[in-house]
Amino acid sequence: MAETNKAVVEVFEGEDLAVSLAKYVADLSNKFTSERGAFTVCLSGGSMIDNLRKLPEYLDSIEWSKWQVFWLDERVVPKTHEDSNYKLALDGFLCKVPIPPGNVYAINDTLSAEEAADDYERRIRELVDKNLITLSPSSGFPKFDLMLLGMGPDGHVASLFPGHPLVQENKRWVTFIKDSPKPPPERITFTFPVINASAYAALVVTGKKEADAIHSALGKSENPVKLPVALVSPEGELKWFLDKDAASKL
Ligand SMILES: O=C1O[C@H](COP(=O)(O)O)[C@@H](O)[C@H](O)[C@H]1O
Repeated sequence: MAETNKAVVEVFEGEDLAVSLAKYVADLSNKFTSERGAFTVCLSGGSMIDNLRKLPEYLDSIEWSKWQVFWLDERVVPKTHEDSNYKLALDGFLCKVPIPPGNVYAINDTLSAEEAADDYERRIRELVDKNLITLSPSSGFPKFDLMLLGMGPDGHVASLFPGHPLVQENKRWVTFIKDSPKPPPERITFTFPVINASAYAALVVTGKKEADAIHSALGKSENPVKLPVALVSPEGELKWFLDKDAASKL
């Protein structure tokens, strides 16, 4: 296990990554549900959901009714569409655990990308007013308990892509993209100030195709390029869960 500034980097073999990630999430769930009676968790799409496969083994020890589930990013497609991050999470994780449906905040899939981003931000503001989500005292952005982030081979996180102006967005909580380099083109996404206001963030990265971006973010590069993944810097703790392939160039 290695430590950077505020970050812990751990490299796993085989099933150990999924086992360790499940324990990490379960421990944080117990901490937040006992401390404040709620646990606000933000999911990514992609390989993250498969990496959560061991979490349902905590069926009886997690207070699932206290979970409040959000998405770091979502594709602007119907909830039943193969590209929907909601559908991926529902089929791969949410259908296996008893989180009340009213605590699962999917985007409104009847709206345009602009409208869906506005609507998601408005709903989060309502939950701030109800004290279900707190605000970061230092930045004023919503402070979720846990962000579960994946990373694409190009170093994108959520729907914040390298070189795209959205990476710099510093006013909105939720914004939209209509020219995503990875299909589908229309998405909504949390902005970096929201990601970085979080109390805990896990960056879960697996696979050989991700090794260059991981090297760029965590290795000793002579010409460091700041990929979006390298901008993840939560107020709280950041933990990297890497498999051997993703870490192979470190
Ligand atoms: O498009 C997306 O990609 C990233 C990374 O996905 P992965 O399959 O390479 O793990 C994901 O984190 C994001 O939520 C998703 O919309």
